[in-house]
Amino acid sequence: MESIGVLMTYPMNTNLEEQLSNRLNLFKLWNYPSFQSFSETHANSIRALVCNTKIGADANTIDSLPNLEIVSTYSVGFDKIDLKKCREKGICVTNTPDVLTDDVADLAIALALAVFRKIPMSDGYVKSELWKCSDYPLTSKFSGKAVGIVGLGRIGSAIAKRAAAFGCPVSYPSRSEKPEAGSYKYYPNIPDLAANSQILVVACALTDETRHIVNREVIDALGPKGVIINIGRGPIIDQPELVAALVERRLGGAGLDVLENEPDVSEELIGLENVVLTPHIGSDTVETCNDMSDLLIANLEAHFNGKPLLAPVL
Ligand SMILES: O=CC(=O)O
Repeated sequence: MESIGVLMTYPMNTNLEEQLSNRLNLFKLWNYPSFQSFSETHANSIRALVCNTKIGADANTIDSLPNLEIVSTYSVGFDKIDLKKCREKGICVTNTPDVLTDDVADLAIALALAVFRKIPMSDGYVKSELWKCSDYPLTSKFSGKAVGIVGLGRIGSAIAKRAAAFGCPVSYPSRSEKPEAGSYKYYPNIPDLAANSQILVVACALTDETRHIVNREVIDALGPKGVIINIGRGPIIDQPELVAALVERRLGGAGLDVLENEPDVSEELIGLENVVLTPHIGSDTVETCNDMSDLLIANLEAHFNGKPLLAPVL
């Protein structure tokens, strides 16, 4: 396999880089001034593309690599890959599901706790020695709050399990009741779900159908005491509407691991004390990143050895 050219689009994990360069002929896109200058000299050598949530595989990239056979994303989400183009050209696509589910679900609960119990603000309170002047104001209880989950897939279900352990009744939106959802309650649409939830967790994939599904109607249905948690993708929420609702106190708070146009953050979000932000770190633990690297490598090895893919998207 040493002669097979693989292009990595972004410096996502040094362990993965090492594993790739031990097995394949690794090219790192960030060592070239532009994709165009890379492809002018090396396009024909590339048979595999390793990408992530920051730099994926758009139609131009795919078209510029005439011998491309497989695109492997170091993520569960594949919204940065032009699947239609891959399908047209018979290019395989793999992702890294399951191994990251626990971490992302943990972070969703951590964000909810951080917002309700004001953990980042109270940390700042102690560290800036304000505790000596007065006690910290009361916060809000998380246990027992009604949690609505948009996207009851692998990650959504892991969040539901954790929320249930905190005594939170769990609901989800769906056209019909899902037998596998057990005691969780279903609502026929997201505004109804939001109207009956105190916390709305966004855990679905970003697609043309889910872009901006959390809109003003949904935010207003959740209301001034409601909190939105987003560990899915930024553009699932209409961010200007979210920011306006938070500023005008039509929404109680938000815990956001992902943003529309990340890593840009609007000044207004930064200034809000009822908002907790993390930099898209849902799966970023050493343990999980090693597992994601191993799964990605196993997918490439399977492909180049003519075996079935472990995590096929296409
Ligand atoms: O956002 C992270 C992922 O899709 O794995």
